[in-house]
Amino acid sequence: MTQNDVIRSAPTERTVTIGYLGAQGDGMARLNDGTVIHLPNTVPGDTVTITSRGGKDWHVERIDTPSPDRVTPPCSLFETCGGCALQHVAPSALLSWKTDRVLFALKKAGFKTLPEVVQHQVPPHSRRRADLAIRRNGKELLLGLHARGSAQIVDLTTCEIMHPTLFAALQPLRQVLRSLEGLRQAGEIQINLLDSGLDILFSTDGPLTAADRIRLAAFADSLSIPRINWYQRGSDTYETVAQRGSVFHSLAAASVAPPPGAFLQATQESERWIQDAVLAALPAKLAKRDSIIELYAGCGTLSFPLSTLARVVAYEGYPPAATCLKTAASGYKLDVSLRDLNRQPIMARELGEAAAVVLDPPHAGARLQMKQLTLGKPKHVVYVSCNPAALAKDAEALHAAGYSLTSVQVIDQFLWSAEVEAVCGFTHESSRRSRSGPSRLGL
Ligand SMILES: C[S@@+](CC[C@H](N)C(=O)[O-])C[C@H]1O[C@@H](n2cnc3c(N)ncnc32)[C@H](O)[C@@H]1O
Repeated sequence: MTQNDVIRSAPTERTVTIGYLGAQGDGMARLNDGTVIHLPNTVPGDTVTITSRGGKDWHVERIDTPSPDRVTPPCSLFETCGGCALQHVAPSALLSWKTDRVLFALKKAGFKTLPEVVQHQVPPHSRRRADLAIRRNGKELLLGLHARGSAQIVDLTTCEIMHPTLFAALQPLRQVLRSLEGLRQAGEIQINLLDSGLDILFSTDGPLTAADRIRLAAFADSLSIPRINWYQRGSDTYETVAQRGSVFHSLAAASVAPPPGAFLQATQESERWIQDAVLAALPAKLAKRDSIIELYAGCGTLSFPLSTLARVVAYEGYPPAATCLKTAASGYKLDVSLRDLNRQPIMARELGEAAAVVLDPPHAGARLQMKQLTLGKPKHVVYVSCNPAALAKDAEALHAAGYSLTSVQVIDQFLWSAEVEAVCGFTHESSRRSRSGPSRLGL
C-alpha cells in the first residue's frame, strides 16, 4: 500500500446544512471554520454528509435530510445535460431565489425601500428558441447541449423546457444533418419558433454540396419550414439555402420579419409579461408632444407596445435587427436608427428631453450609456435586466443620480436555470423635464 492509498482511504467527513443558492445555482454551506463551500445539486435546507480529501474540494456523499424544496427532477437527462442546472429545486423556491437575487442587486445599488414585487414564471415546454451543438459521432448525429462542464455533447432525446413544436423537429433534423456532406464533424444550430413556423440558422465545418442543398430544400418542404439559412464555420455571412414561404412574427400588434437567429424573448408568455411590465412602469398618459427613447430595441418587442403611449425613437446596434424593425415601423409612431451604443452612446441632452427612456441592454449591461442617462436625467427610466450583477452596477448610477425605484417585476423565463429577467421602473422627481415641462421638448 502506498502513501497515496492511505490518504485516499481516509477522507474527512462532515455534516452540513445548505444555507442558500449561489449565483450559479450551487448550494452553499458554511463549515465550522467559516469557510463557504459550493455543493452542486443541493437545495437550501438539505442536510448532507460531505467528504473531502483536502482543501475546499468537498463532495456530497449522501443527503441525510432533504429540504422541503427538493423535488425529483422531471427530465431523465438532468445532471448529464448542461441545459438545466436546477431541476432538483421546486419551481416556487426557484422563483423566490431569483426574486431575492434581483432585490439584492437593487439593495446593493443603494435602494433601501423596495416596492412590492410582481413575479412571473413560465411553464415547462414553452421555450421557443434553441441554440444547439451538432456533432458527428461515428454513424450517429448528436444534436443537443454540452454536458455539464465538458465539451461532450448530450443528444437531446428528451427536453422539459422546449416547446413541443420545436422539440418535434429535432429527430428529422438529425436525419437531414447526418446526410449532409458539408457536415464533417461539427456545427451549430439556432432555431426560432416564429408565427410563420420554425426558422433555422445553422453552420457546418465544410462547404455544402449541391446534393446537400437539394436535401435541405426537401427537408424544408416536408416540415413546412419557411426558411433555412446556413454559414460555413468561420464565415461572418450566412446564406439562404431554403425559402419555402414568408417569415413573419407578431410583436404586440405589429408584424415583423425577424432575421435568421434573431433575438426574441425566450417564451411567448414572458414576452407579454415583459411588455406589460414596461408599460406598467410608465405613466398611462403622456403628453402629445412627449417622446420615449428606447435603447437596445432588437426587432421591436418593446418598441411597438411603447408606440401606443408616445412617439418612440428606437436605437439598435445589430444591423439585421435594426433593418427588421425599420421595415415594420411604417404606420407606427416609431423612428428607428442603427447605432452601436457602446461606441456612440445617446448623449445626455437628447435623453433628458425624452419623457422616458426604456433600455434592455445585453448581459454586460449599459455602463457607458448609463453615464449619459444620469447626466440627462429623464423623468422616467425603465430598465429591463437579464443579469442581476449588471443591474446592480447600472442601478447604482441611477440611485446616485437621485432616482427612486418605483416598480419591480421579476420574470423567470429560463426555467430551471440561474438566469433571471427583471423590469425595473425608476423616477426622478426633479428631472429637467419635470422642472420645465414638456414645452422644452425639441430645444
Ligand atoms: C436583450 S436584447 C433586447 C432586444 C429587445 N428589447 C427585445 O426585447 O427583443 C439586447 C439587444 O441589444 C442589442 N445590442 C447589443 N449590443 C449593442 C450595442 N453595443 N449597441 C446597440 N445595440 C446593442 C442586441 O443586438 C439586442 O437586440
